[in-house]
Amino acid sequence: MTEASITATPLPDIQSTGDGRKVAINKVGVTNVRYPISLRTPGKGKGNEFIHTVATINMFVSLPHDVKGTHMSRFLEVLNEYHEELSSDALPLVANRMKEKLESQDAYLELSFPYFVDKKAPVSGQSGKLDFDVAFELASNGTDDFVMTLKIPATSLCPCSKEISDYGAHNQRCDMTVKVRMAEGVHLWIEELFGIVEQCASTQVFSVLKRPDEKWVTERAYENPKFVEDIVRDLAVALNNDDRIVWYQCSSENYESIHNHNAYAFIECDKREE
Ligand SMILES: Nc1nc2c(ncn2[C@@H]2O[C@H](COP(=O)(O)OP(=O)(O)OP(=O)(O)O)[C@@H](O)[C@H]2O)c(=O)[nH]1
Repeated sequence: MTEASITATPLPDIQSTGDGRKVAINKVGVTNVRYPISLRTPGKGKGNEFIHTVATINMFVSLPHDVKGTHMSRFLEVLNEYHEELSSDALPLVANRMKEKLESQDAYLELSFPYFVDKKAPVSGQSGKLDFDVAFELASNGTDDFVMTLKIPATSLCPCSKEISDYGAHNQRCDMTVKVRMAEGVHLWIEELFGIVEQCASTQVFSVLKRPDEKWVTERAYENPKFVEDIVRDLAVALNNDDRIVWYQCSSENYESIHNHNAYAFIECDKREE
């Protein structure tokens, strides 16, 4: 078959045919798309520097009852248009484009990706990049509802163990997870939320630690013991004190070093209901 004859042959478009079951679909689309993305960072305060990472992405639209199928290829076309600027405040643009291109009332975007912040070791000042997981979720179905999730590693040290032991105290690496909704029109940098969250454990984790740094983090954790309950309460207080955040869920999972199970605590708060 020549190229000319391929172009000339009209292919059937099954997706655009009708459906008689009278059942609308809430979400249809693509899941588990791995794609390179770029996100704006505060950089040196100007907000015009970018970080590049790889996201796992889900994209959905709603489908009316009388349409047989959505046009799957168009999700990837939209992603390809926008992946070079997928900061949180660009997501409504992407959702609008999905609605337009896929002729839908509603669009949903879910992105999860590793993110990196520059951290200097506490004493030596050695630089390194700390990685943690971030997720963005946007539901654009009448209004735009955006939720940002950060899962941040840190160190916790058990106050009970410190109190009862003649020397030492058992400690853990913990994962603090915060999900936040922001007040309308507010942009919260990932770096800003990271800065709030990492203060709430016994001490932070770093990528490069020389011996003077190791001494500092060991002693800092010992001076600042926290149960998993202390961590989530301190997270809640910090998130309560930030007026940019109107709703949050926060949790901590502490990977016990003296048990083969974990300790966990969770708090949810909707300030809009207060
Ligand atoms: N709707 C739908 N499409 C599917 C599914 N599984 C695979 N596809 C494929 O998605 C591909 C792209 O479909 P479309 O986006 O409609 O492709 P197209 O008609 O060439 O593109 P447009 O002209 O933009 O509509 C096709 O190869 C479909 O077969 C499914 O479960 N549902």
